Amino acid sequence: MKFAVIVFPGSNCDKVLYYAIKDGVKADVEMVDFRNDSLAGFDAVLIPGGFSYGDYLRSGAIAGHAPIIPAIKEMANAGKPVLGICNGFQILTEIGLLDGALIRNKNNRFICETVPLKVENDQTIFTSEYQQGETIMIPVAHGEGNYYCDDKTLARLKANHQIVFTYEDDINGSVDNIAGITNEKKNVLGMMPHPERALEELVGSADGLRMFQSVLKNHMDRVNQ
Ligand SMILES: NC(=O)CC[C@H](N)C(=O)O
Repeated sequence: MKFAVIVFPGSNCDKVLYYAIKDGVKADVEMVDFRNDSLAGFDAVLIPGGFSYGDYLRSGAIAGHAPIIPAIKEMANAGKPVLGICNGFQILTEIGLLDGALIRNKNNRFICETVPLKVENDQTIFTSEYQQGETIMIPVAHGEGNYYCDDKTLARLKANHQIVFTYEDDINGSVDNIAGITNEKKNVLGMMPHPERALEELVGSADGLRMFQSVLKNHMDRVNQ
C-alpha cells in the first residue's frame, strides 16, 4: 500500500506524518508537492497539519486552489482513503469533501495539549482498530479548530454515523464537541487532533498508531479478498 503525504507551503506536520507511515506502520509513503496534478500510483492520501499559506484569508482557503486539489478529489471520488489532519481537515472542508467549517476557538486562543477523545464510530476504515465508545488520548494544536455546521447538516451527520471522534470536554466550542467527521461514503476523514503525534508511550500516548494500522489493514483485507 502506498500513501501520499501532500506538502503545501506552510505545512509543518508533513514529516511527522511521513515517519508515522514509514516507521509506525512500515508502509510505503512518498511526499507529494502541491504543484503536482496527479496521484497516480497512490492508494491513500494524507493531508498534514500546519499553516498552509500562513492561514491567510481562512485556514485552508488558499490551499484549496492548489494544482494537486483535483487529484485529491479524484481519489476521494474513487473511494480511496483520504485523511486530513488539523490543517488537512480545514482544507477538506474548504474544498467541499467534508461538511461544515472550522472557525476560531471559542476562547480565541491557540490550544496545544493532549486531550481525551471518544471513538464514536469504530466501523470505518480509519477506526476499525479502536473500540466503539473507547477513550483515546490524542494531542491537539490549533487556533481554528471550532467545528461548525448548521442543524440540518448535524442531523445528517448523526443519522449517517459520520461523526467519528468527539472531545470528551468542550475544548474549543465545536458543535456537539465534534473532533472528526467523515464524508457520506466514509472514505474521507477530517480530524483536528493529531494521531501522528501519538505513536508511542514515550511521547505520552500510542493511541494514534491504531488509526494508521486500521487504514493499512482495511486496504490489505480488500486486496486479499
Ligand atoms: N497544527 C495545525 O495544523 C494548525 C492548524 C491551523 N492552521 C490552526 O491553527 O487552526
